[in-house]
Parts: sequence; structure tokens; C-alpha cells
Amino acid sequence: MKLDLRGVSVALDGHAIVHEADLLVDDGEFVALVGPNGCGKSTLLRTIYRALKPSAGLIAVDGDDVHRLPARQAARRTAVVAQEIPADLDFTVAEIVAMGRTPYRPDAAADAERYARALDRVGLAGAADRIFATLSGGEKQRVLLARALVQETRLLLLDEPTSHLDIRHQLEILHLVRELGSEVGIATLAVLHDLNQAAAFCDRLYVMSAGRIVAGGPPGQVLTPELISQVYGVRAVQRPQLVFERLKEEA
Ligand SMILES: Nc1ncnc2c1ncn2[C@@H]1O[C@H](COP(=O)(O)OP(=O)(O)OP(=O)(O)O)[C@@H](O)[C@H]1O
Repeated sequence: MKLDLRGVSVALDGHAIVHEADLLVDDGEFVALVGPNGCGKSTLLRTIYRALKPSAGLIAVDGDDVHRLPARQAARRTAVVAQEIPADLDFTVAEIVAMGRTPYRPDAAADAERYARALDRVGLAGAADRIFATLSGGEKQRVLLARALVQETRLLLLDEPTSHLDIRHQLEILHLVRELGSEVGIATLAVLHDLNQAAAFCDRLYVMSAGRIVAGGPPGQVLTPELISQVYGVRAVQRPQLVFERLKEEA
């Protein structure tokens, strides 16, 4: 699965928000999109998952223009965990996760197994019967990731997937995304704010600033103090710091 953006521009209410973005995500790659608040990251992601239409340019998934694919086909290729967590959903966790199978024919036994496996992977085995609205923000975020997993797409789009998570669950999710890439070749494009985490987990990253992609490549090459100072207006200093890792390798 390859995501290929060429010259993508997006306007909202007549305001140009994203300017001529070029971006690639290859099979199995974990690619981050970083940049300051308001620079256009979510707008670009929303355009890839068809919530917005580009004003110019092409977004291809496996060679096909996503904005011309029938909805069901598009949903079989790309799953998304958006930034907004739906509120007031009177559904159980199992019902929310099952929504990920909408693009497919139902198969009760296989689907039940898929839901259990996905909830287990996000650390929520046993939560299937909980009411979604009663979960914590971090639990909801993990349920929404489980819903994206059962969609069984080759491309995952994640908008700040760790924003509600404590440090242990952040690491679990980032490791999970890496595993999905290396074990089953799932490609991920994720908006991340933590530059150290992006550097530690991603194969490559793109930096956006004021609606433009201003740099792209392996984190070590891209995240220089000069670039960080230009884009974020802060000085980057390397210091001894606490580095968080999982206690043990979990299956
Ligand atoms: N309908 C609109 N009309 C005009 N400008 C808009 C509209 N909707 C959003 N914007 C602006 O577009 C810009 C990009 O927003 P976007 O949510 O894509 O940024 P972001 O990089 O994801 O930010 P954050 O890191 O804060 O989530 C922001 O300045 C926002 O105020």
C-alpha cells in the first residue's frame, strides 16, 4: 500500500490552508507529520481520508485517486483515528469496534474473533460490554484504534493518536503501530506532537509550517536545531533526560 500526495492544496471557506503538499508513505512505513499548532496537519489528514476535498493536486492510494474511489472501496484501503472523540455515544465498546467492519460482509464468528483480538491489542480485553461514553479519554482513544484495526486496511491515518494517553499507553500504541508495519506491512501516517517520540518511532517524518511541507526524511536528518528553531521558534538543546521504555516485551 502506497500513499502518494502530489501538489495537494486545500482551502477552507475560501482561505488557502495547505499549499502544494507532496508526501509519500510506502508499504510498512511509519511516517509522522509534525508541525506547530494550526499549520494544517489535520486539514491535510482530513483531505486524505476524504472529509475534505483538495482544491488542487492528487491523493493516490495504491495508484488510485482516493477522491474518485467508491466509499466502500476507499474504506477497505484506509482506516482513520481522527482527533475528535465522538461524545454521547450510547453504544457499547463492542458496537463501536464493530463499526470498523461496515465495508465488509458480516461473518459472525470471524468478526467476534477480530473484535476480541483488536481489543486485546489495544489493552482493553474485557471492556467489550462497557458503554463507550463512560470510558476515560485514553480508553476511548484506544477503542477507536481497535475499530480502525478491525477495518483491516493496509493504510492507517492517525491524528494525534497518543494525545489522551499516559506514558505507558503512548509507548504501547507507538510500538503497536511499528509492529503493524514490520509484521503485516501496514503503512501509517500519524500526526504527532512529541518530536522525541516521533524521532524514536518513525521511519521518516514530514515537517509542516504555515500550510507547507518544509522538510521530509529520516528524523535524524530532518530534526536539526536550525529547522526546529525556524519552524517552532524555540531553541533545541540536547540534555540528559528521562527516556521512557516499556518494562518488558509483551506479546
Ligand atoms: N473553516 C475555516 N476557515 C478558515 N480557516 C480555518 C477553517 N478551519 C480551520 N481553519 C484554520 O486552518 C488552520 C489549520 O488547522 P489544522 O487543524 O489543520 O491545524 P493543525 O496543524 O492540525 O493544528 P493543531 O496542531 O493545533 O491540531 C488553522 O489556522 C485553523 O484556524
